[in-house]
Amino acid sequence: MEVRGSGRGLIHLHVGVTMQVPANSSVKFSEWQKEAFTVSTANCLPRQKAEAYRAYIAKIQYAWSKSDLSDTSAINLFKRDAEKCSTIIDSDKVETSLNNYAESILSQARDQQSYSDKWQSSLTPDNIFRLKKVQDMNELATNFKMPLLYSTDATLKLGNWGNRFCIPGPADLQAALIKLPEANVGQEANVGQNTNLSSLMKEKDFPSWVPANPVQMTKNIVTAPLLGKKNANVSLFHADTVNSKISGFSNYGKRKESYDRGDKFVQTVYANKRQTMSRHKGIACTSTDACGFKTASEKLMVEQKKHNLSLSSIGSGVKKCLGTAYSRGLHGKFIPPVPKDSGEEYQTIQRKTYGSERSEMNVPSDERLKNIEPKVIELIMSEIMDHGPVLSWDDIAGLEFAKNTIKEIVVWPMLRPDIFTGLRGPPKGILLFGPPGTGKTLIGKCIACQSGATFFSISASSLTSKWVGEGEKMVRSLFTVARCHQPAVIFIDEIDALLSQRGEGEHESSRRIKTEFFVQLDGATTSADENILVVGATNRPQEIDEAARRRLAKRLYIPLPEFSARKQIVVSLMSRENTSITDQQVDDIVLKADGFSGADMTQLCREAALGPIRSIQAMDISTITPDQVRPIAYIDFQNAFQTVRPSVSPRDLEMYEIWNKTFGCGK
Ligand SMILES: Nc1ncnc2c1ncn2[C@@H]1O[C@H](COP(=O)(O)OP(=O)(O)OP(=O)(O)O)[C@@H](O)[C@H]1O
Repeated sequence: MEVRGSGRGLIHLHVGVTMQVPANSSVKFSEWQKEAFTVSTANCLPRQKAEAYRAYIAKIQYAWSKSDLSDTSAINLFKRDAEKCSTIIDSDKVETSLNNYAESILSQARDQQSYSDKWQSSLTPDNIFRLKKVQDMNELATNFKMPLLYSTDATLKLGNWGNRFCIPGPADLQAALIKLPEANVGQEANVGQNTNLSSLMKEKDFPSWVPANPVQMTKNIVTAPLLGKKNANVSLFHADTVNSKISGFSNYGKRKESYDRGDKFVQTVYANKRQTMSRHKGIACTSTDACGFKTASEKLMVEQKKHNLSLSSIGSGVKKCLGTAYSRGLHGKFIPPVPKDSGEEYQTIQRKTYGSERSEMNVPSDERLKNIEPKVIELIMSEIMDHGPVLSWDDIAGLEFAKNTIKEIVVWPMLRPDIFTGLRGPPKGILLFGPPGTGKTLIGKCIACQSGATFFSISASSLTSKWVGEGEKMVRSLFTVARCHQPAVIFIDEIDALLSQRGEGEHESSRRIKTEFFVQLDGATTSADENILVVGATNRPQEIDEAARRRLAKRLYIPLPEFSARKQIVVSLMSRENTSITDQQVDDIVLKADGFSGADMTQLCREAALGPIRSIQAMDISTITPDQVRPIAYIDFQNAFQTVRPSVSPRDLEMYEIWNKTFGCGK
């Protein structure tokens, strides 16, 4: 399949989408990997560069959707160009970037060329709904009984969505891209470049774009701009209108039912695609509002947790509400994340969160979920299921042995279960052990990303303390939800809290949770159909009992980073900063940081990055411009070494080495 640029800098894909790329471009999708995309900086304005990257990203996504690109290649290409694009869009350097490229969703309504301040439309949120066509449409929607979506009425969107960059594709349809007959608001009513909706409606596309619960779409206005069209018309719909159109679509129920009960293989494949799609978005979209659909109840839960529990955070490197919020270290005393006596408070929050909202919850459609309380499912989906950004193996410095072993025994089998059968079948459980802050969580996430699996991340200590009396149920529910989202990776941090050696003092509830965990894990092990991997992580491997050791068959030591890995962390972090540090100085820093963990290295760089700020007089802080802040220098690292010290003691290291020799699977 070939895409050619026309002289005017527009290219036309066969789906009828028009997008801008540099003139005279000619790209064979099958040669993606070989192609290096460069945008000339000499005569190129920031907006032109941004447009070029946007177009390029659109092509990547398109190629991926047509399977011309592998997931990994698409992710890498996408990541590279999305980062470049967002640098241009977000940075406030006037000469090289756009600063606030699309300040709000209204900028789309005002102007296709949202980077321009000059053109101002008279459309506003107030007057748009007074337009007759919009009113007619709303009325139509209110009385809506019949399908109003026709095959030529959908437009794939390229470009900005909200104030963040989004890739186009079937998934975007759920948010904004419904175009109804005669519904154009604007002077140019003729839209000749519409995507054929019927092709999107094929069963295989259905799951990726139909929102789980369309009537809960919360955007007030949706827009369907056609990029690349000269006097492009802009269609504005009230979200409710669009929702009712979608939910009223005659085949909706049938299709949904078919999806819900349909062929397992199809479900799995498209669950993966959808996962990957959302991860693609995750790279470029920091605003979940703009990029990912969330039900009202999901939003509510997230808000509640933000305000009440103050433990939740989503994103790379930061653990989630139910994940570990701190590290205990080898000999540290166990501290529950939420004191037991605050259980009542938690129950209250739960009641507040779920009580009156229950009717709005998504009703579980999978038979297997029927016996699980909706609130537990919602909680698992929003708090334990991880929607963080894509990670590649290169994001994890060093640890070559662990990474290669994991690729071989876990990732490949998950990608090709047809080849890795019988003795080659993947283990159902692996254990990552080693000092804190060495990348165990990163590896867990990366396994999920690279194998196209759904990632569930939970801290074992939250099962035993936070879910007082409910841990057992949570374990069961977690595995059940994971079964509905296969392939799945369940990452259990601090797994020692769950699988510690049975002793006299063992609490009855802990015993029950552990038993349930074994039952579930054994179930996953004996069922050949199940593609679920449990990844346990611990800083205290010596506390894990033999029954657990047997089940977590592959036990991999994740040691402190060596020189090259520490250097990679510093170089990677400094590459995003303004710095004057030379290669030789980097080597000196890395040498001096012998014994630092990956997390310590990150902390060292953060501390050094504060050096230039500290050298500014306090009174100047309010007036100084960012470009007046001096680059991070070697002296800043020297100062940082005075406050940042290794977090792992030699005694602890010795213990890990011994345990690795005794029980580990390393060489
Ligand atoms: N190998 C690594 N490469 C890159 N960054 C790393 C590496 N190891 C640690 N880091 C940095 O340290 C942070 C913490 O890493 P991570 O949470 O994966 O450690 P962990 O081993 O799971 O720690 P803990 O045992 O305390 O849960 C990461 O977000 C990252 O910034």
